[in-house]
Amino acid sequence: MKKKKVAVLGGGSWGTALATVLIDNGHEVSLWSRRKSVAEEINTCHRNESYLPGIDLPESLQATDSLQKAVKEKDVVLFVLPSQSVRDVARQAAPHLKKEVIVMHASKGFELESQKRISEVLGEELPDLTQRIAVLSGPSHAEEVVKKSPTTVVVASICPKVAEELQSLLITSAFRVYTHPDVVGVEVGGSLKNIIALGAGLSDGLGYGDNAKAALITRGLAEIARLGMAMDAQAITFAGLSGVGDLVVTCTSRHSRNWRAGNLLGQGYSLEEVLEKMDMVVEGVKTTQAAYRLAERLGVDMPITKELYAVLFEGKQPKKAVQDLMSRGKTDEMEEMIRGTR
Ligand SMILES: NC(=O)C1=CN([C@@H]2O[C@H](COP(=O)(O)OP(=O)(O)OC[C@H]3O[C@@H](n4cnc5c(N)ncnc54)[C@H](OP(=O)(O)O)[C@@H]3O)[C@@H](O)[C@H]2O)C=CC1
Ligand SMILES: O=C(CO)COP(=O)(O)O
Repeated sequence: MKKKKVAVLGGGSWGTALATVLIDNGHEVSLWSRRKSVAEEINTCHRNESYLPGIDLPESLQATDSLQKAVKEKDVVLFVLPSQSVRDVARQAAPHLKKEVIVMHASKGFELESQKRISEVLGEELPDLTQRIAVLSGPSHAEEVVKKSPTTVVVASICPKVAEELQSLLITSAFRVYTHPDVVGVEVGGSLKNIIALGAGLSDGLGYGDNAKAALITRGLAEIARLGMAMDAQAITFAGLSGVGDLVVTCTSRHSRNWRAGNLLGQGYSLEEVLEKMDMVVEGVKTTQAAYRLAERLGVDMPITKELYAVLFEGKQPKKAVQDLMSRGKTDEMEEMIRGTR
């Protein structure tokens, strides 16, 4: 593929890891970090010790703390930021973007206030580019991607050509990219799996076993799909990389910040103490709030999300939450399918 000029907005673990994938493909990359010290460390020491400690970065990776400079004349701009910051950064970047730029995001969450998906947020801030927006998601811990450990992801866009262009831009022999037509399903799966990963960490922290975790993963997937379908996602998407794939990796990997946060909660730390200890974003906390509100608005049953919400924000004891989940009314596992409802 013709080499492109790409901006990666977000100098955290995932932005830095995706920048290394682009460099491997020979693209010219400008990585934007709002912190000058991080940009300087990348340019001079070829390290990002705050987010990927001990990892040598390619010398050709250039970083800047100037958003305008980062996006200027770029063919592709990747937003790799915590969900709550995307709108603000998109608004600041908008006047400096090339007219025919392709925009992709890799955030896994919803905007809390509006409960909007991140591609919707980008569409509102960049209204001339709605046909040129995509999302990347799937089971992909940054710590493994920078080590070139085999990884598979999906890129979804309403415009197939945009997804194909991004696939070609990012695909390497260690980073396999599939295209996907279901933007809603990919965004919903990638966001809601973080709620279940918090639950899986909490279950492990309480000392429950593998049976409990398998139950959370499987019943978690059921409620993710229920909300997703109420938002017009395709059911089959949740059986793919951005659904069950990401759910499994996040619920079982010690790299996961959401699993680690849940684990600390299970050990008895308060939410405030946990967030104080985590030096990276834990998207699942705000996503639990957003999904709780969405489920109420759309009339969707999400028992695990509801109990986690009570633990995080209403002071409910985690063991009581598990007890209440286990003693719900009797039901059929395939109830929705049997009744033919969502
Ligand atoms: N890490 C991973 O393995 C993966 C992460 N993701 C998703 O990617 C997104 C980014 O996560 P990740 O890189 O891991 O997060 P990190 O916590 O590692 O880094 C967050 C980055 O965003 C910056 N940032 C935070 N708030 C703002 C803001 N208001 N304006 C500008 N920059 C800001 C931080 O800057 P500063 O240092 O100054 O605070 C930092 O550079 C999340 O939605 C996550 O779920 C998806 C797949 C894999
Ligand atoms: O989304 C991820 C892996 O696919 C990263 O998950 P965490 O944010 O929990 O680390």
